[in-house]
Amino acid sequence: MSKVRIYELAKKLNRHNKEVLDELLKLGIEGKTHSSSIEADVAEKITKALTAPPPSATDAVVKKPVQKAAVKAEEKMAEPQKVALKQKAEAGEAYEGKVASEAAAARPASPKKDRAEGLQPEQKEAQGAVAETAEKDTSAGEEPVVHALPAAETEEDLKLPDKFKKEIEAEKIEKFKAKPGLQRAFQAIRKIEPKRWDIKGGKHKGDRGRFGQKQETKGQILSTMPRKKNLKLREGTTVKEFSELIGLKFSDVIKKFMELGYMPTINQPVDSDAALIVAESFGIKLELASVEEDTHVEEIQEDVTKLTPRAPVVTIMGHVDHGKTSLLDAIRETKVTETEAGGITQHIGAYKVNLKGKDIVFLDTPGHEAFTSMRARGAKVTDIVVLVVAADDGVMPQTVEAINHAKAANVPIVVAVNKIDKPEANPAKVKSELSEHGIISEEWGGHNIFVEVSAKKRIGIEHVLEMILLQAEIMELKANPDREAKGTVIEAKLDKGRGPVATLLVQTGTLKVGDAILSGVHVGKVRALIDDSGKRILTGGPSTPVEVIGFSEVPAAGDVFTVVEDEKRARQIAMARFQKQRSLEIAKAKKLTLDELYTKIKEGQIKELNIIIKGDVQGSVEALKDALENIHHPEVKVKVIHTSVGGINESDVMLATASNAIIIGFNVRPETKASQTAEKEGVDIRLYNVIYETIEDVKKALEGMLEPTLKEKVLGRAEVRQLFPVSRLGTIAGCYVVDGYMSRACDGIRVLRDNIVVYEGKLSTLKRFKDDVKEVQTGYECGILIENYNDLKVGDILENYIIEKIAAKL
Ligand SMILES: Nc1nc2c(ncn2[C@@H]2O[C@H](COP(=O)(O)OP(=O)(O)OP(=O)(O)O)[C@@H](O)[C@H]2O)c(=O)[nH]1
Repeated sequence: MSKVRIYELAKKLNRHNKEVLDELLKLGIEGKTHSSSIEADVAEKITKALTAPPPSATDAVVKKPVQKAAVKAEEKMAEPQKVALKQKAEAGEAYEGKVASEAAAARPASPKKDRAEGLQPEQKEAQGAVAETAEKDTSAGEEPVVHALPAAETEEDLKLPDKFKKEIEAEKIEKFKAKPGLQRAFQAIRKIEPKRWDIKGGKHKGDRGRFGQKQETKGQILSTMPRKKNLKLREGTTVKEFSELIGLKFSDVIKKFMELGYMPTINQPVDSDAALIVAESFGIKLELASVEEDTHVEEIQEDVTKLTPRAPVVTIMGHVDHGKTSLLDAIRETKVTETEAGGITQHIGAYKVNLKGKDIVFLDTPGHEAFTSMRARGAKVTDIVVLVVAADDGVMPQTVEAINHAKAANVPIVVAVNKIDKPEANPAKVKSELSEHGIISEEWGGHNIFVEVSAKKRIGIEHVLEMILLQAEIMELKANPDREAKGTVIEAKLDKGRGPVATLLVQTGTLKVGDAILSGVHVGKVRALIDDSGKRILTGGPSTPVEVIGFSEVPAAGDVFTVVEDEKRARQIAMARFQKQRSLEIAKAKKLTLDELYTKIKEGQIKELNIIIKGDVQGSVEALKDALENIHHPEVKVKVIHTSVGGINESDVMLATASNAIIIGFNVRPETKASQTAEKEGVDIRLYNVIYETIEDVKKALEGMLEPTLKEKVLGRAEVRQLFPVSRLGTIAGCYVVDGYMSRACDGIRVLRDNIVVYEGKLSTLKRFKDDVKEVQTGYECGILIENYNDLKVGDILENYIIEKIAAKL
């Protein structure tokens, strides 16, 4: 006996799948879906149940299948009915009683007749006939559905029943609705004066029609031929342009959007996902234009004949308290206030000073963190680094960090030996200490200019400026002022009165009031330009820091800005970038990892393996550095760009991001914030406690032999707040879980003091009050006992972890 699919039966009975499924449940048949098959006898029972007359039966409830079945069962009917039905069939097309499509074709003409002829009194009999017909159909081995389906149904519809289509549609709609980020972006973009956006392919009015749709009034739906080329939707297309693109009336399109719960205005950029759904619902195939096409800002070929000298841009770096801010202030006071009328200096993130007709730009945020975080965003702003070293203190850890950060960026260093007014000042010692780090004064045959200053006593300030200009002269810094401006966002904020305000450093070209501007995903039109002395200006040439009013939203510091032909194009690119950014966030652009090193070498992407080493003691750091730099590879140079003693901090991670480096931690751990940043930026941090293993891993990675089989996963960290020595057990640490959770089932626990590993072992006991527990979450206190270790101190961090097995890649 052949089977019947539920959705087919439902269709035959002109009922919803759910109604059939409900009937099945009543029969005690569970676990079926609309696509399941049922036996013909069950189908028969359901047909009976679903075609039973409702209590208040009127002609209106006579269902089509009943009518059809009644037609088939004509011989069983009373004579007058037979006649009536025959007439009905003849009114349609030749009736043979078997071909379902014909029966269905006849159907549209029949309902009124059926009703008029009072089928109702005979319904019971007709039902009997239905049952019999169904049985006949199935016993003859014919697919009952073929008989039941209306002629209009196509093969495709059979493959994908409405229910499925609806589900797919619903899924898409849900996905679209769950996009608050995008909606926000629209709102932001809507704030800017909406204009009609020009789009490629937007002028297809008239040649884009809906398949099979009848012609409408002029210029609307025209084509009924299948389209050969797919339509391309560019980011930033407005709803109006979209309706033109797909050749439909704006009102029809907007109605569809509203069904999605999305209410765009006529000139609002359309959301691409929503547009795809809407186009599809009209049977139109739409493609998104490639992101590359959309996000690209045409690079202007620099005309070398137009290049003119430009002012150098300087960042001041150095160890804490060595006098960075004092030096910046001293320079500003002596060189800015005296030249500006009124003497009010604006703090806009950068300022310009002038010495004997030549300008120098100073970035107002000293320190290598700001420098490297800008660089990590892809900005190359600084031309020269002034390294401040206090003559009474000498080279300190952050001095070394600053040197390494400047070196990694290939930026020349001018050394300002500060605090020479102090009696204990020892500039010679500074010189020799710096030489150990490759910063050698010209007098000693090196390339670095040294200047002795006192920021406090204003000694040597002009000399520093002269030396910066000298360094700049060697570098021959040039730019073309005669082109559209391009540069970097130095600072940006939301000002209560003025809206988004950004300090931009123009690096090439000239920025003018009225220019359409684009930075990242933010657009604007320059409404006002203000210089570092608070004066309104109309233009800003190369190496000029300017405050710009006119951005629609606050751009991000470190992002590049570009002037584009008009706001329309700016918005278009911004929109496309927004989409790209989203997909990148999903794919997460990874930095270099040891695991992928070999593949990247083979692809020719890597010529240098940059490494940052952090260790617990100087000795092991040095030993590792030497050993790693002694690894020779035919295609790759191993370069240690920074080493220091101590835990891995955020600055290390930023340096790794900016220099595409990996970080090696030897007996040290990353700070929580550093771990988070590394995770976000995709920086590979490798932690070791055996030098040999570290070197082996790097060697194996270079040879493509590294097989990552085990990976440690930190579960959480707890801070030791109190110690309870218990005579028989040892020292129980009263802890507070600060991050993640502590687990009894961890594979190991380590004791960290200032991010340096002082002990690594096994967790013996985990308690909440008096009870042994399996886990303790963040924000709770607990008692921890470490196996064979009692030398804990208040303030120590206990880190518990598990070792995860990872399938070998090679
Ligand atoms: N005697 C003397 N003291 C100075 C000199 N320059 C700075 N100082 C003092 O050194 C201290 C630190 O100076 P800052 O300019 O704040 O140092 P900094 O490098 O900017 O410090 P951070 O911003 O904390 O990294 C202050 O008390 C200054 O007064 C100098 O040339 N001579």
